[in-house]
Amino acid sequence: MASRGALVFLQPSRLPLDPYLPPASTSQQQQPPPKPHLTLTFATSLDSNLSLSPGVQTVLSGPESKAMTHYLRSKHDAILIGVGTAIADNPSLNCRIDGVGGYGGEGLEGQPRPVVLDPKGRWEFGPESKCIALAREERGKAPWLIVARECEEGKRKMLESVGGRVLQLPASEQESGRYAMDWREIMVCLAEQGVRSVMVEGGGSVINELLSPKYFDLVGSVIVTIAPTWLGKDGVQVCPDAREEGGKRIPVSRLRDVKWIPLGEDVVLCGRPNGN
Ligand SMILES: NC(=O)C1=CN([C@@H]2O[C@H](COP(=O)(O)OP(=O)(O)OC[C@H]3O[C@@H](n4cnc5c(N)ncnc54)[C@H](OP(=O)(O)O)[C@@H]3O)[C@@H](O)[C@H]2O)C=CC1
Ligand SMILES: Nc1nc(O)c(N)c(N[C@@H]2O[C@H](COP(=O)(O)O)[C@@H](O)[C@H]2O)n1
Repeated sequence: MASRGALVFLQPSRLPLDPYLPPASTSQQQQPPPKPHLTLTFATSLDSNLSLSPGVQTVLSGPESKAMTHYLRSKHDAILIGVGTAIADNPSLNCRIDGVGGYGGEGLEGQPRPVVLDPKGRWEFGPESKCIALAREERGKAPWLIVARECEEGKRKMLESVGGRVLQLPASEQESGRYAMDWREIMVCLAEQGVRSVMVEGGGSVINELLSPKYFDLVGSVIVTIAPTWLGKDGVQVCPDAREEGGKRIPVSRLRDVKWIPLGEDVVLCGRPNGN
């Protein structure tokens, strides 16, 4: 019997996903690879929306694909989200598959490390934030915060008190006032912390950046849950900036080795960027 609150994702459903997961060797090697295996994974509507509007959490995955997402979480060292998602969703960012640590398993075995990309320190977390509370209860790992500026002392202490960490990275200040980090530097930083695989869940800005030609080569695999619903205009859209070559529009990016897996009422699209 599954432990309390745990999700079940059985072996026959796991098998078709396995070729898109980080290589098993990445969790056994002595030396971490120079950059982690990056799996880009999210749930979208038929009109390519992640949520009804910015700042709003929207349930798209059905129970079967939700269990799949948690299986994927169990296979990665870290889960990364942008601060927009942390603020909108107050996410748990742990793995609730039956048998992992905190859900019938030992210690924190199988729990990924939550990582929040928050250059300006906008995320106002506290002891009641789900992922902080879960870390305290030993049902998830404590989050790491990637910042561009010095982190407030109170926030740093709160994170460190549950086993979290603040990582400061260089960023270029844009005219918009945004502090932009280079995704290659983010990946190198995670590798230096011993992270061998990272599952990037969103939100819109993060996904659209990684789908752009500048960064698509960093992506090892893409696993998208497509739910049979339309959310309508003004949602948070997966739609990277358009691309031109010789004055003509061309596709931005494309997957190969594609597999479509029906799961409950959803379908899961797996693929790899060209060349990866
Ligand atoms: N359906 C799904 O699977 C998912 C849905 N969502 C939804 O997505 C929405 C949130 O998406 P969105 O608003 O786009 O926010 P994001 O979660 O994508 O966070 C965006 C912010 O992250 C920071 N950031 C992103 N890229 C960089 C970079 N290269 N360097 C430095 N900082 C960076 C910036 O912070 P700053 O502004 O401080 O500079 C940016 O504004 C929510 O509604 C959430 O519910 C989220 C995840 C999955
Ligand atoms: N796979 C998936 N399906 C959906 O319908 C979603 N809304 C999301 N969102 C992502 O999952 C995070 C919430 O996770 P917890 O259950 O709180 O652990 C959220 O922050 C998004 O990253 N994903």
